[in-house]
Amino acid sequence: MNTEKQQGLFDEGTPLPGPMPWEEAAVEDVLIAEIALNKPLDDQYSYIVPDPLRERIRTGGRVRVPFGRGNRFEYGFVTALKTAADYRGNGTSQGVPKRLKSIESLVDEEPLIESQMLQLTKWIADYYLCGWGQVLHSVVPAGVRRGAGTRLETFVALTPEGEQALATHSLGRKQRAVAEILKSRNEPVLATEVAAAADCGTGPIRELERKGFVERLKIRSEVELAAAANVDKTEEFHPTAEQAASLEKILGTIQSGEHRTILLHGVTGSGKTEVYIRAIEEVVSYGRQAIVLVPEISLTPQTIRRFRRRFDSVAVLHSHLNDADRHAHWKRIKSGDVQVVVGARSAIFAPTPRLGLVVIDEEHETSFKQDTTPRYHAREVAEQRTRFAGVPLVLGSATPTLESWHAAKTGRYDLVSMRKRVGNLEMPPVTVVDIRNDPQVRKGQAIGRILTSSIRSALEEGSDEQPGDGQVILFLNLRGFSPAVWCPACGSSLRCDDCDITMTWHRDIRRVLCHSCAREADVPKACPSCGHQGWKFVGAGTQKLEDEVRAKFPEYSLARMDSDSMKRPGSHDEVLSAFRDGKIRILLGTQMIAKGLDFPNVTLVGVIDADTLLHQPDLRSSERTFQLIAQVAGRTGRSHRGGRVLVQSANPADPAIRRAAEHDYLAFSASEMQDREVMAAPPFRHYARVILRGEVESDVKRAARALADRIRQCSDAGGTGVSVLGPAPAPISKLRKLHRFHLQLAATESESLRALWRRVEADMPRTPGVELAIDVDPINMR
Ligand SMILES: Nc1ncnc2c1ncn2[C@@H]1O[C@H](COP(=O)(O)OP(=O)(O)OP(=O)(O)O)[C@@H](O)[C@H]1O
Ligand SMILES: [Zn+2]
Repeated sequence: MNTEKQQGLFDEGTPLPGPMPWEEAAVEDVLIAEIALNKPLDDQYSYIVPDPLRERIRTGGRVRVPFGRGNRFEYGFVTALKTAADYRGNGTSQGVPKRLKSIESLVDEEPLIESQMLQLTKWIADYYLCGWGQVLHSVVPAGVRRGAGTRLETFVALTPEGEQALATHSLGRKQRAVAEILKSRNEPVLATEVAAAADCGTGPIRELERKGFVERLKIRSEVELAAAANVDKTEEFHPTAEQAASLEKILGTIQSGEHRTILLHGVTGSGKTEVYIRAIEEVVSYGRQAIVLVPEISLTPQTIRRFRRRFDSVAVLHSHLNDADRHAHWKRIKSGDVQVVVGARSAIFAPTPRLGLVVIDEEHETSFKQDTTPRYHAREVAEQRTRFAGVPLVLGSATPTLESWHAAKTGRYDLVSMRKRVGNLEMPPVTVVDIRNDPQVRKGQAIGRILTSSIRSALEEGSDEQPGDGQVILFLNLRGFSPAVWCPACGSSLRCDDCDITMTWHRDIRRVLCHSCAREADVPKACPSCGHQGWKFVGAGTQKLEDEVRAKFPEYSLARMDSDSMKRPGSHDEVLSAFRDGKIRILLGTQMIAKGLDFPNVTLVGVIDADTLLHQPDLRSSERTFQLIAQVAGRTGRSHRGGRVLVQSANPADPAIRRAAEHDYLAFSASEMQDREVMAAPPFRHYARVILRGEVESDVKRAARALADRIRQCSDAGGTGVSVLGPAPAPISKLRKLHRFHLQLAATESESLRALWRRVEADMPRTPGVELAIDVDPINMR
């Protein structure tokens, strides 16, 4: 961390002499800007606003400032504008700004960040213990920061001296023509436009500029945005009784004009989306905007079409947008021209001018937490944003996180439930199949005997009208061909040179791949540990599963969906629409196919291995197992054709698996909640995880110990009630060549963690070559 500081506003410690009377006026007149730089520091830096910028500078806009001893130029956001008077009377000093540097130039004519967003980003910086500037930097998309898709153009304007000169000086004919045009327009005009209007070259303009009669401005010009596609606006349902009840609750909150968070717990297929849409229709009718957050992978044409059908103006923010499109969307949203913003995590920062509602669909998804600084959770940010705006937040899920469930149980959230599927459809029966003694599995196959015959019958038996058009979804949470390359002589597996991770065999590229750092390598002829020749490829990933399914069901069309097969933008949509049209009969894949899909002909879902998440060293492994099985199971039985689910497991008695099979979220959450309480785990305790990493293992270890000592010291001294766990090597002890140690802070009150950390930070022990990251409310323990 950088501790370099610009000369502060006040020389702490040394009392300053009061200003001389003749200095007073000048000091009163000084305008000072507080600037947040893109650095992991909480500090604001004060700069003098030079006179020419006084009228144009705005909070929320960016400026270029000299920083540090070398006066390197840095970009920063203006977070506040103050006069010297604002610094007086705070009791700390005389408040005379002194030896401040000046802002070099303005970057934005219009502020990028509105005042409520400024407040929100400050909250994020405080809550997640990172720099305000870092947050500001990350909430504005790169395309917006760079002005992608717009051009920087030269405008000219008449200065006050120029105006005077026009009245009193004798100017050359062409110079006078230019000045007259600028005076009559009374705003900056494109230099080329003035030249054309005055019928001259740029010479006279430059001459006026040299005399100080004209100033030159660089301003970005806009690019036309393509009109939104026209969609047939139909699809109206008569809401079910449960939908109507949920809606009534949400509408009541909207009309109350107050912030509340509403947890909409609705089983898969209960029609949550329809509830969101109607609630949004209400706020749109008041001329307000809504933001809908969905997991990236749900940004399918299917979801988007549903919103486009019901609203005139929908902006979709997905990760494949280029910078120019992103910028265009940003501006359109900012202008108030967009009714609904649908997007992944970062769409929570969409600059809607009159926010009326935020919806987070599938609120349990881990992708709502960012795993780089600022490590925010979109749900918490959304809660603050809607609180500041005084509007409701709706969280929807069939399998809410224990955090949200706890909040609903204790009254912090309101709870509405939808227990039945739309159209009186039954939840599909789920059978857990014990594969420990399955003859096919024992031979190394991924699909056991019972699942094989179930797949066959699902594909063969159809309805009376159309025999044999059933479809099958097979879910396996591991990509690649074999998750381990194992030496039968010494028992070691091939590991990544840079990470503490076994390499996965990818047969398509005929190499092993590290799923953490994406490093590729050839498989050595002989085992590096013992020299034995003859590797065993152990376990099955989706590629191997694909082979097996093709071999067993050669007559049926199949598609594999995982991040390897879906690299090309659009390929995901293509496969889903082929599946919808019945051109694909078997769809197999990873999490990508686990959520949101709504296909009536899917009569069988097979979970190849329910245990992949179960034995992770993570306190949420049961919760994740439950969620995943319940979500995948939800992909079938979505029409009168019905459907069933087979879950293969070597732990068929595991409570998470059993409860998911019974579709019993209430029982699962009740028992899991008890376990969490006993373990002093979230949601009963708040955690912050500190990760240290560096190239030299002993340095990292030493730094972790020193930091832990310092934390314990501060904690004991402050009587904070924070417990400190560790340090210990992180579960992944090496990642991308860096050794990792972590320690965890736990407390009943989240605020105690922050108070403690701020004390620690004030005098942080530093070890060269060791980086540190802090993750508040971590959900990833690797
Ligand atoms: N009131 C209704 N009448 C008839 N059909 C409806 C009604 N509401 C929703 N549907 C349809 O029911 C299906 C399921 O709805 P939806 O996808 O919103 O469920 P969901 O609760 O979001 O499920 P999941 O959690 O599985 O994503 C959709 O095809 C939707 O068009
Ligand atoms: Zn690696």
